[in-house]
Amino acid sequence: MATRSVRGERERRRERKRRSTSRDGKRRHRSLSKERRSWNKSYISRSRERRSRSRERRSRSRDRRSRSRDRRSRSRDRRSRSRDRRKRSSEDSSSDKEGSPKPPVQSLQDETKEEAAVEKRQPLSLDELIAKRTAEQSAESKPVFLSREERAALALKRRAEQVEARAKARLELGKNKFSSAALSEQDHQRMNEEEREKWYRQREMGKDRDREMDAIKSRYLGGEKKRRKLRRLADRKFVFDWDAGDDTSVDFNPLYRSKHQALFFGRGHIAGIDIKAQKKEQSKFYSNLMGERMTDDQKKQALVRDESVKEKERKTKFDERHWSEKSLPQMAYRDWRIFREDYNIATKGGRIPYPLRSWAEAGISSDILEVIHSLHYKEPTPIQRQAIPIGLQNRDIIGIAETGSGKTAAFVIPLLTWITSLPKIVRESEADQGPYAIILAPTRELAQQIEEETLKFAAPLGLRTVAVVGGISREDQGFQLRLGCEIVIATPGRLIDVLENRYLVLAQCTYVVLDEADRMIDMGFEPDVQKILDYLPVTNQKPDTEEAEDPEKMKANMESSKHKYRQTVMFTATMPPSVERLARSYLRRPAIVYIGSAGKPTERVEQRVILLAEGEKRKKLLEILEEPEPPIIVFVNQKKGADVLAKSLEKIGVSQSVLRQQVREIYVW
Ligand SMILES: Nc1ncnc2c1ncn2[C@@H]1O[C@H](COP(=O)(O)OP(=O)(O)OP(=O)(O)O)[C@@H](O)[C@H]1O
Repeated sequence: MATRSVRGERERRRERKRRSTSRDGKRRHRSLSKERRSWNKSYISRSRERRSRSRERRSRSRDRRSRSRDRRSRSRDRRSRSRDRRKRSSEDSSSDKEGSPKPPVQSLQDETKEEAAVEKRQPLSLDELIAKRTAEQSAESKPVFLSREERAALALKRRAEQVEARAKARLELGKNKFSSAALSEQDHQRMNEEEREKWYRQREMGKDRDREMDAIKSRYLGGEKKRRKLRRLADRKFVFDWDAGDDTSVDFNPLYRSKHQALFFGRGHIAGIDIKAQKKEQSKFYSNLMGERMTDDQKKQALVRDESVKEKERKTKFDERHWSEKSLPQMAYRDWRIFREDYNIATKGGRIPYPLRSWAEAGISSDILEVIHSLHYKEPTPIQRQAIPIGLQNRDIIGIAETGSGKTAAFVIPLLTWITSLPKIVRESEADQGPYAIILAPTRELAQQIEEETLKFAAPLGLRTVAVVGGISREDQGFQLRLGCEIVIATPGRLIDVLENRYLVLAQCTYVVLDEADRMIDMGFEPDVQKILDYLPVTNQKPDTEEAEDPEKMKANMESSKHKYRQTVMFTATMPPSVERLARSYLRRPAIVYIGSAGKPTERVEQRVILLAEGEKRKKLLEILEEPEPPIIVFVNQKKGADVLAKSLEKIGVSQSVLRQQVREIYVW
């Protein structure tokens, strides 16, 4: 019964399989045409998979068979054991007669069951096996249809395998590359950007760590300091110099005793011997050689050539001789430049005439020249050299020069030249019209000094000067002015007073001098000066055009009549903006003459700079104070500082007085 049921079951399974195979076949057949193309592509891989699957199946059936074999052997064992048991029980029943022998019903039943199972698990017949094999082969040969899900799963599996393989390879590469010191070019190419960056970062970190370690070691363990290698002369392999006295040997060989002087042809020189001496030697050698080779004609030609060269040199030397060796017409532009440099004269503003080389070349009247000679003024001073020719052209001048440089003569000489050119009768008849010139000075002392200097020139020429300054009675001055004068020298305050009281008129004044203009403005005379200038007639003002710069036109105007253009001359030691402003408003196209340079300290003052610490200053000052003769002026930069210094000097017995101004403090001893 059991055998039948087993067979029935097997039949049913086979039937089911056949049916499912035929169904699959049909389905496969239907979809074959549709997916043939895609299958073709993956055909080889799938057939490979199929083959591997069949291989697996075969191995599984092999396993199954071996297991059934085992089972059979085990059942055989069991049967033999049950037989043994039965034998032993029969032996027991025969020996024990009291107990009735009971057949082992249970064991028998088991045996029959096992036999049925063995019968049931009998191997397939050869025909069946062949049929199964052919069915399997035919199934394998046909393309297998895979659903979309299956294909996706397969693709995913393949991708996962690929990724895993690549990761494994990268891991291997990473292990190798950090161990190798240098990477090959190929490796670099293979590494992607990220990896390379990571690698560099790690390498840098490694370097930093090494550096840090070195620093720590040197800090705490006293690392080795790299010493600069000094090159000592003693280290040299060969030292060539020795004392000649040390050499006691005698050269018997005449070759060494009378040594031959090596002579190199071309540019070769012997090291260690003065190159100039060598060159001299060489040129001598060559010239001798050439001289020996030259013919008589060549020698004559060479002589002529030498002579012409020497002549040229003589001519250039003559042309370039110093200006003092030249006459006026021989003076070239270059000479005038050198001349101005020699006297530290700088000029600005239009066509400025050449400076005076001597009084004789000044072009002034013989009367004035006589006066100059009588005063023993041998040479003009730099400001006179440049300002007099400009003044003689009737041009306005700004002169920047230090005190005591002879400014008075610089503006008086052109003025006297013009006044003396006017007829004496005219001068006397028009005396009530006022002076021809006014000279303004900031202080009474200065005005008197100028008067003194002017009188030196004016008195011999029969010209009258009057000083209008404070400290003298106004009436006396008025009386003198009424008598008539050509030149008035005044301080601004008193001149305004005299003008306002009608003691003086400026109807024919055409020459204005502002001496020490910077000081005048410093002392607050700017409004007074402007007021005085407003008293001057406007009719004789120069045009503010190019004409005022034109020397020819200005000179012609000066020589034409007594109603010449007004000429304004301003002298100053410095050129602050206030002076510039004044000059702009009252001067027309002035010629500017700098003697030295504006703002530069006077050459008669010696300046010394001593750099000291704050605490050493006082000690040094006391040392300095001992040297020069009093009075001494000490400038400090703060009022408070002046008081402190005054007290400390008083303590050590230095008599002093303190003068304080708004800006600076002055100590006078
Ligand atoms: N060419 C000269 N040769 C020799 N001495 C001269 C010459 N010119 C001027 N002096 C003399 O130099 C002195 C100073 O001259 P002057 O008073 O003209 O200078 P200054 O520049 O006007 O000085 P300050 O600014 O103090 O008025 C005078 O005694 C004068 O006689």
